[in-house]
Amino acid sequence: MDFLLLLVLLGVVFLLLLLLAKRNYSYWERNGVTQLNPELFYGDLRDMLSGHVPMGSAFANFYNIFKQKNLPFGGVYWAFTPMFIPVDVQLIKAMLVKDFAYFQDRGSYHHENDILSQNLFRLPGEQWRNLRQKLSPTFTSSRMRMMFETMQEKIQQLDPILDRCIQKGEINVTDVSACLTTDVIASCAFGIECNSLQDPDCQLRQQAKRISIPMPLKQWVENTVPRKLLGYTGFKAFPGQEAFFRKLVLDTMAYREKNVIYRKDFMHLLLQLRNKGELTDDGNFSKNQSQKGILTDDEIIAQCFIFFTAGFDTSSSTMAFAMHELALQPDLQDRVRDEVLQVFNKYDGNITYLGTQELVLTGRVIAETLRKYPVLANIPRICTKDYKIPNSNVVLKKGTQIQLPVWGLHMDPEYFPDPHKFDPDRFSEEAKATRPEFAYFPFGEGPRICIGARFAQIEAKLGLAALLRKGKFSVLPGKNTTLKFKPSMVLLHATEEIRLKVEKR
Ligand code: HEM
Repeated sequence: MDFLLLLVLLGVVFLLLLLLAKRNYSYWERNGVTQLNPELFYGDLRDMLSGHVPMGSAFANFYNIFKQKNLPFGGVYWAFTPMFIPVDVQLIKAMLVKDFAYFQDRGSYHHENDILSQNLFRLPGEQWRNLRQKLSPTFTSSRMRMMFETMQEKIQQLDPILDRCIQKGEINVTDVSACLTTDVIASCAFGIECNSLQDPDCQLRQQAKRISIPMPLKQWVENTVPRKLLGYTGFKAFPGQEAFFRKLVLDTMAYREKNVIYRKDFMHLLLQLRNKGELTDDGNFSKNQSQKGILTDDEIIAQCFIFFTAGFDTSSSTMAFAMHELALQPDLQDRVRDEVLQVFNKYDGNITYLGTQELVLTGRVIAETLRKYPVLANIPRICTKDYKIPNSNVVLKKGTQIQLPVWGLHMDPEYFPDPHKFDPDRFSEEAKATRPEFAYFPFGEGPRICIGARFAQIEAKLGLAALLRKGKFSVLPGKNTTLKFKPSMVLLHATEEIRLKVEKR
């Protein structure tokens, strides 16, 4: 009898849960937003959550479905969580710029007990605004110019590596780019000589490999479980990283202070902000009675960490994807190389900061690479107060999660005809003028745009120039020429390392 009662009770609970789930899966319909056909547990993301497609492809696919139905937006479910997908470029512009106040946060996990989570990418609202105000001056073009030398020193170390690859006849561009960008960002953010180009086993490179950019499932947990509750459980956004980066940053700062070392990098600027509260374009970072610092040690640790994390993987994939495309188009490769040589010759065999601005075609190759392969293929946002969508009766409730489908837009034939074709001329001034704004935003847009975009573009130009100047790259016989991407990853990662044939020019 007791057993029977238990069975009935379990049945009732199961039925109630099923009814709740069914009601949950009608959230968008009830709010006047077109939705797809969600399945229990998976919502609309079975393929992504079961590890079959990359997150970017899943959201590009949603974009295509809503676009084909001529809808300005649509709603999907990430497991049980409703997620809003804007399609119309005017709406995207409103969300990123005009009505930014409603969408300024990404909804990422951050907690006061988790130092590394207190970084610029993750912080919300006022905390983000204050920090961005303090950090933005460290990324201006004059500061990039100051850091250029430091960046260039690292890029020059590519030369002997490339020579060795030429001797072998083969280059693993995935690996070489990853080592290069690790060395550049380690040098510019932490001021340390990492040399993973020479020694791929160096400590920072190994540590970098262990940094887990949140998988979709982890991202969902972070965005869904109440922040305070997660923080209470001791959850860490970047498990196993804090002790290493804390020591690295504190030791570097102490060493510089003790030995009064001036190095042209972010660390120097952050030290100035910590000690003097202002940037002064000189070697001075010592404390003064009348001055007050505006960054704490913990803030510096978290920002150095995010510059490193956001900086090496994104830039290295972009360089590797660009080299893959250039290997497939020898004529284009020759045109880019001609431009590179012209600039090298003009500046006595050395690309200067001004010289990078003359690498126009190289810049377009990078722009086209980021169109075809935007490493952050969709950008998350969260609605921070109820928002009535212009020209509709739909109100997005506070707390609604949003994914801006960057890859979907970048591959939309309306904006980029023949979207699978790699064509840098899409970024000539005339071609750009024919497209609506916000059909292309690999670095995001508006006040929350990538703070490192300028840095990344200069680095990629210098990296490509160093490779193309000496080497001629082509596809290895028998290699697949279409890139495939790892499923279950937030960032675009090719499933196979990109290896190319390389000969001396
Ligand atoms: C090709 C390279 C890169 C790509 C494609 C890229 C892309 C992005 C994107 C799409 C965002 C989100 C923007 C938004 O929400 O509107 C972002 C944010 C950010 N990126 Fe990058 N990024 C790159 C390189 C870098 C580098 C080199 C650094 C640091 C030196 C960096 C640091 C950051 C930071 C700190 C944020 C958060 C900004 C904020 O919330 O205020 N990124 N990036």
